[in-house]
Amino acid sequence: MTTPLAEVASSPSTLRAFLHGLPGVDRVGADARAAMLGTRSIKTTAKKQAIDLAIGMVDLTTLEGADTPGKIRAMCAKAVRPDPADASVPPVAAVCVYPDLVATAVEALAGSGVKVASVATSFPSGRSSLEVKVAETSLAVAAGASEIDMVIDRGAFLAGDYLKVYEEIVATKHACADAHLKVILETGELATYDNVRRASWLAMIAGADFIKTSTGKVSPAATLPVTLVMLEAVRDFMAATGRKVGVKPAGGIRTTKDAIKYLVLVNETAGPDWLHADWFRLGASSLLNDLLMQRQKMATGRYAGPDYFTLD
Ligand SMILES: O=C[C@H](O)COP(=O)(O)O
Repeated sequence: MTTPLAEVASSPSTLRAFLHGLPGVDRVGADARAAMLGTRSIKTTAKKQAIDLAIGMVDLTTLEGADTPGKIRAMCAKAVRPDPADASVPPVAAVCVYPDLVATAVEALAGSGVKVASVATSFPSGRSSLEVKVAETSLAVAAGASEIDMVIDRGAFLAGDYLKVYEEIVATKHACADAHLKVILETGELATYDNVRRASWLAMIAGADFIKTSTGKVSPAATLPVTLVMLEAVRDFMAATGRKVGVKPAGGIRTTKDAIKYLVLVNETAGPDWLHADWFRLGASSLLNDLLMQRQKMATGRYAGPDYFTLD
């Protein structure tokens, strides 16, 4: 790196030169490595541990126009005690809701240790002024959110206006105060793995605590190869700066099999230091029930069936 990281965002041209100076991603290689890691089998004892680890990494999410306070309260109860009949099931990491439902979630989760994350910055499109985005973030934090999931301005990114994206992340991070900031890249709109690598570095340089793949509203959402590229980015950023950033694939992750593939990918790419809810999350609306069903199958030898668990 020729320009010190602290200075790369001092002008549009230095930022552009830095991001375009990152090594290109070998697309075929990334796809092949993700596919190879996705076929790794793990032992039965490790699978039980992996299921509990995955449960503890879930950001249990509902981001629907039809969400109600009652639905949020039910989801929070499930977040704290995923299986009411089995106290050995760990709680999830966080719930993720729209900003107007943060206060409801905070009240429902009081004293539980489960965090409240809120999307902000005009999720999912990101199409509003910076003033609106900052105000929305501040209000969500004031209502008690301890994590903010912001979206980047993909239009600005794809137009090459990297400094605008950088400045929005810096301003949102400032509005977060003590809340952690997850920066959603919406990789399904970024077109290339090179762009995913650039957007990952841009977000981390601007102060992201986590980089997140997707809103769940755009297809493709989370994929193994895109997550691989992001895990390489946090690993390399750590080596370059000493600062550790987390990764959150989100959107379309529905099965235990998929969740375990992600855990293998984390272990083999960023390393076991990232295998903790402080550094890796799975954003999902309907993964938890499958994890619970597989967990029960391992304990009893049979499936309880989807009706046994409350709906995600
Ligand atoms: O951040 C999480 C996503 O919005 C959830 O997406 P999903 O409904 O496909 O699991």
